[in-house]
Amino acid sequence: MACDCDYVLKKCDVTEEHYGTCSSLLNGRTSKRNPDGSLSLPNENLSKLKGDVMYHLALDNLNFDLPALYGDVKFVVMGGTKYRMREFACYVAELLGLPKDPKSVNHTKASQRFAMYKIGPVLSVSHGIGIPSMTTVLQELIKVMFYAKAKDPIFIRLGTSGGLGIPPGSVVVSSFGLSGTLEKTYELPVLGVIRKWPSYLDKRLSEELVCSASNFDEFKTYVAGTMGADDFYRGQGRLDGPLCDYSEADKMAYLDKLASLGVKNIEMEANAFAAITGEAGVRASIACVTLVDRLQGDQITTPKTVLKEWQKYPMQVVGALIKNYVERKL
Ligand SMILES: O=P(O)(O)O[C@@H]1C[C@H](O)[C@@H](CO)O1
Ligand SMILES: O=c1cc[nH]c(=O)[nH]1
Repeated sequence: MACDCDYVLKKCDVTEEHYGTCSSLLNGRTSKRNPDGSLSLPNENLSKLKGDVMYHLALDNLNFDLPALYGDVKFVVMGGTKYRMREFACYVAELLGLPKDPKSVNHTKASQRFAMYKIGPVLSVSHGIGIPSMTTVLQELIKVMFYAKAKDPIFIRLGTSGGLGIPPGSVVVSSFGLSGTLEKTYELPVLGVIRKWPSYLDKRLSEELVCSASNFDEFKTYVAGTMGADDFYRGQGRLDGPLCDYSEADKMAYLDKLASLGVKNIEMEANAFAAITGEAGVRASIACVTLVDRLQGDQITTPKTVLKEWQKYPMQVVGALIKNYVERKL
């Protein structure tokens, strides 16, 4: 029977049952959730631990009642800075009619690494710059959701990026993450061997985010690939780092190649975020604003006040999605 997902998606009304059985919507991601929607992680070592410490969040599953603290979480939203994630927490509180001025969750202060705010069913968490920092907190958050038995948790990265051939101040919802070697994978040396995992994002969720974005006309939204670079300067083909050993023509050829592969923005986390959430069976998406058109230049010269306004665009898109889920009790 022909799949009607595209039609259903256009109506923004896909049911959980349909999602769970439709391979075109799963987009190659493995689904490892229990029938009640809680996560079922494939690492058997976890069940042998007497207690599990999520060190960077200053949490563990012996001294904290994780189901009571986090069992109601539906959205884990992550982004580079603690200021952005506090602003997002305040924004969501207002959207959902919850008490304003959310305070950072106390125990994360003990970790002194990442800021975490809880606003009803939403966790807003900072992850720092780059893949190693982001994957550290992402993996600990996945374990927190697992121990908390949170139902069908959705992870979203709310970021900034450099655009490719689109106006600065646009929002890109990522369909896949591309590595620095132009593969749709996340690469990591494990036990001395380079391993690779596919880096696709949840198709249904990206369509839902695009639906949310249609409520706003101050900015354009694109669905496209996102390159997750391991460096801000040479790793993104910039000419303005302290070190550079290629020409402007080399840079432009590289950026053109990226664009020809369907990439519209470059940041420093996408492929790892996609791969880890995919392997853990967690629905996930990435919405980033672009701060510069890299085909026009490398430096981010737009005034800070304007950049701050632009950073609100992906917050509005993700906020509208969350409000829709909360109102529909999904
Ligand atoms: O979420 P953020 O704004 O931190 O994402 C991008 C990618 C890097 O983490 C950082 C580089 O400026 O911005
Ligand atoms: O060009 C940019 C802008 C923001 N973040 C990046 O990683 N690259």
